[in-house]
Amino acid sequence: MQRTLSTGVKVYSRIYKRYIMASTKQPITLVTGNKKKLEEFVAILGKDFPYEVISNDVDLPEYQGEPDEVARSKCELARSQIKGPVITEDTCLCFNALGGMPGPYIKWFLAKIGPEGLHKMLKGFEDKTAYALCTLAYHSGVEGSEVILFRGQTDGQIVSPKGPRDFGWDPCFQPDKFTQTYAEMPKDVKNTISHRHKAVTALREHFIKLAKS
Ligand SMILES: O=P(O)(O)OP(=O)(O)OP(=O)(O)OC[C@H]1O[C@@H](n2cnc3c(O)ncnc32)[C@H](O)[C@@H]1O
Ligand SMILES: [Mg+2]
Repeated sequence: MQRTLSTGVKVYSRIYKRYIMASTKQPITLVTGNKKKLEEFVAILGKDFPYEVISNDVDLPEYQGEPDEVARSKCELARSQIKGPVITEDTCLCFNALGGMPGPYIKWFLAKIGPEGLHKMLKGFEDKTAYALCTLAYHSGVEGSEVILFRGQTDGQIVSPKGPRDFGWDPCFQPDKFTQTYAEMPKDVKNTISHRHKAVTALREHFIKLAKS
């Protein structure tokens, strides 16, 4: 009897806690100006995420610095604009032969020289390896709380561009163990091996644990 009661109370309190959280918690705003990132984020996150996520396409400045610093600054700024819980995303493409460059500056390199130019940049180097790094940054919106980072990295190499041109440097990045570039592979394959998949999975696990605690 005692046992049934305590289990019942525990279950009840868990349901009650979830109800309280569900009824008072604010949605988390994913702030990005990039529709393709948003599409992938939503597809990877899935429908069973325990918190409501909405998106806002505020165009945030492109910061300079190491990937973690860039991710933190971007998230702090998003929080100050949204005034609530936010997630931001920063993506780097890092060439090993160049000590990790272009890294967080990939957006400008891509805009100026395109995927062909990125491939040509490594012409004089034997080492064509590179990694794609996604850093998701979360801030609860509460003054004084810290930004939490979730990272995902996929290793690969820079190849002559192949495949559709609808998302950034996808045509010139070929992940290890694949003969297709990100651009050539079906979306659902990219979304199970990508840098973004790994970062979103880390974020998902954090929030699922939080909702259960
Ligand atoms: O508003 P935000 O989220 O900052 O969106 P953004 O497009 O400015 O994105 P970043 O600052 O992170 O810059 C990353 C660059 O890499 C590109 N990119 C991001 N994720 C990619 C992916 O999975 N595949 C190919 N290109 C990607 C993106 O289009 C940018 O040119
Ligand atoms: Mg940006």
